[in-house]
Amino acid sequence: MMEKVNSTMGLVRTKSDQLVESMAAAMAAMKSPPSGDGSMVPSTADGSRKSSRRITSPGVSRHYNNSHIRKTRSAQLKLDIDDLSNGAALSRASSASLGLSFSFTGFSVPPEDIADSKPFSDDDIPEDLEAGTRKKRLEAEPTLPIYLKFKEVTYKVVLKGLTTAEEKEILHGITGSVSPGEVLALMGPSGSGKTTLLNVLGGRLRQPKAGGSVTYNEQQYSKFLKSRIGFVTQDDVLYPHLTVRETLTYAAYLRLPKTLTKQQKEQRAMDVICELGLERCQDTMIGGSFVRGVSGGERKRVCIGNEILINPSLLFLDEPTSGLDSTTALRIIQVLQDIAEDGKTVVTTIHQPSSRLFHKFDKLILLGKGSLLYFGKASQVMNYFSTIGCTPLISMNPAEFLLDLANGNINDVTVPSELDDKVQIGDPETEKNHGKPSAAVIHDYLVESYESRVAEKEKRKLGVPIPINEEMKLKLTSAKREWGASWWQQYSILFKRGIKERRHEYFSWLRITQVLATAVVLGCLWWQSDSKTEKGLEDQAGLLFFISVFWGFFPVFTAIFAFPQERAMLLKERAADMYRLSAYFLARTTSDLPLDLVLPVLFLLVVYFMAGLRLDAGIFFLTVLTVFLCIVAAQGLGLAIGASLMDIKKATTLGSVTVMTFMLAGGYFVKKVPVFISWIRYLSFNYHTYRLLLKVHYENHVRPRNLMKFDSGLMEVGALVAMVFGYRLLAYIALRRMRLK
Ligand SMILES: Nc1ncnc2c1ncn2[C@@H]1O[C@H](COP(=O)(O)OP(=O)(O)OP(=O)(O)O)[C@@H](O)[C@H]1O
Repeated sequence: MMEKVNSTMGLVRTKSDQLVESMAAAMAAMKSPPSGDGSMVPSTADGSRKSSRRITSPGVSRHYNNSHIRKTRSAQLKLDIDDLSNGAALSRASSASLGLSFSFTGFSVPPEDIADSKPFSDDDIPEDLEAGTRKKRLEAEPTLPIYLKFKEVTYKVVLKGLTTAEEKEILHGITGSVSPGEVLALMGPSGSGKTTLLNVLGGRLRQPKAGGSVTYNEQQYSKFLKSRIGFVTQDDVLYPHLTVRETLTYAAYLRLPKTLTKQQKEQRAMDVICELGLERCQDTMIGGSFVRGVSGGERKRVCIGNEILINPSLLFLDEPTSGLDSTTALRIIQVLQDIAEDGKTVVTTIHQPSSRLFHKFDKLILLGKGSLLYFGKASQVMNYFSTIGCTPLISMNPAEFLLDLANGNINDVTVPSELDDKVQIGDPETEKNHGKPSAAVIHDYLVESYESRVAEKEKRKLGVPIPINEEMKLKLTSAKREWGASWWQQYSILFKRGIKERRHEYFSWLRITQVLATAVVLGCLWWQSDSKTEKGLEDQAGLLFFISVFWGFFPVFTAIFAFPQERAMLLKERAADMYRLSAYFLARTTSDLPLDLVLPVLFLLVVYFMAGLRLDAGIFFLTVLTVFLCIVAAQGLGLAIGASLMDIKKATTLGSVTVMTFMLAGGYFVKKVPVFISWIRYLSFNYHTYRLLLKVHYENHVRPRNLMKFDSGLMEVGALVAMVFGYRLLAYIALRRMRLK
């Protein structure tokens, strides 16, 4: 029988290199996973255009009548803590928009370079702009302004060895602040802690690993903030088979407030598409490793669009420009600047910005090995470093200079004489640095300089009260979540989205051919089988057992992929409180059912008539029903295994062992099972399905001598129904636990 099973199923490799080359993987391949694989793809991007646009908060913050944060880069928007302490609102009109440049010590970029910089190609200039009649695309409404302050932020991880556990501090007391209307850039060498700091500030890493204090309008993080924070992760987590417009429209349905109509939400998605210059690719699929789709830059803009859709008060971005050409990167940063101009607080990590890009930031944090080397206005960073004796000797991009310093590379950089005094002849680090101070000495000097000259002043500034009223502050303490749609709406949106994303699988000829080919092979092998003799009946019983095995294997290995593949998406969307887990779970598990129930009907139609099983409509109907029950129960097992392990390789390995055990305990191969292990058959859906199929076909018929006795069949049905719900419940609990972890 096993040979038959193997030969029928064939060995097909799935796209994932994680798949085990086992029968399990072969079965899994029968429903190949979405070729975009859940979607994490590195990006390259285009940008946006500078305009006096504003970003809307449809409904969310209408009631905030904070006119002081409206309009373009107003004085109050651009207050920083320094300004507040003077009681003076410093007008912080965008230097780029006014055609001014920052003046860095000796190496400023000429104003015309900035003013003339063309962050997008001519092709992208909309006609209305060319005609000088450009209308505002994204209607702006004020959002709740959020002042972000963080003091002495630390973050620790425990590195576990085989026998040891060592604590490592990744952030060593970072202090700073950023106000509505500002863009704060986090810079530093790779591994300096930018992403970690961004996650702590965004409320994604909290106690007990994170220490210090992070406040939002002087309040601690609350669940309410989830709907006010946009977080663009480093990896682009998108569904590869949805188009740009579908992606943003589904996000709008789920994330925008219930008070908006469907049409308003769709309009909002379109506005974001226009705002980000994605009109031309709005009907193109996102794509992924296996499907050609939009460009990396467009994909990155879709990720940003997903977040600005909700008009967040606080927008965090992790390396939004990595891997992009400088023009495209500039376009993205331009979008961020526009967003900040509308009263949002923007924090972004950035790797190596060009000088044009660097000038777009209001504030800057420079990190080195998790320590703060600079926090303050980006325009004053070069002044600061010159006051501590570090200046570039040749003309260089400020970002390049800062990263060199943070890395301890002082080629083409002057350093103070006190550092030269620390050079130890014969020290290997010094030798490596061609007789110059070692990287560690430079790092210590920079940390100490910041500590002694600036840190205390910055900490004092954090004590200055923020200019918003108590009501606004209190709003943030609300623990109430604000769902964008009711439970049923969430369910139906996710159901439709699931069908759209996996539509290519539904009409996969490969899959249909696989099932039909198996059916034809079976039909030929059991061609018009004889049900009149005992030998013939025993042969037919073999066919029924195979059917119960086939429709057990197949669904387990299709369902195993469901949650591990969507893990990144689920975590991302749940972190943004887009929907309830129960709505997602039900939508995900039911949206596959239609096809899963069509294929077995096709299969049975072929096998039934070719193999000459009893021609009786009632028996045929009951056979189909039994197979359905087996499929849904087996799917439950696959979902539970996938959700508990969330790792395709581990899940397929466990799945193959379990399914093999269930098949062996299914009552066909071995009848006299030792008592201590005989209970296992009751866990086997193959066993219950096989018994039901035998009952359906032979109850009122001559029964093969060696076959098991029949009872009412209720126990089998009850066991399968219990599996249908029990395994799903396990899967649901596992998903909930994954979230808590
Ligand atoms: N959970 C963790 N366990 C162990 N080490 C960690 C963990 N999280 C971060 N680190 C370490 O902390 C340091 C900072 O990581 P982080 O990702 O914040 O750096 P980064 O500046 O964003 O780097 P990159 O620019 O390369 O993305 C790295 O050395 C990283 O290996």
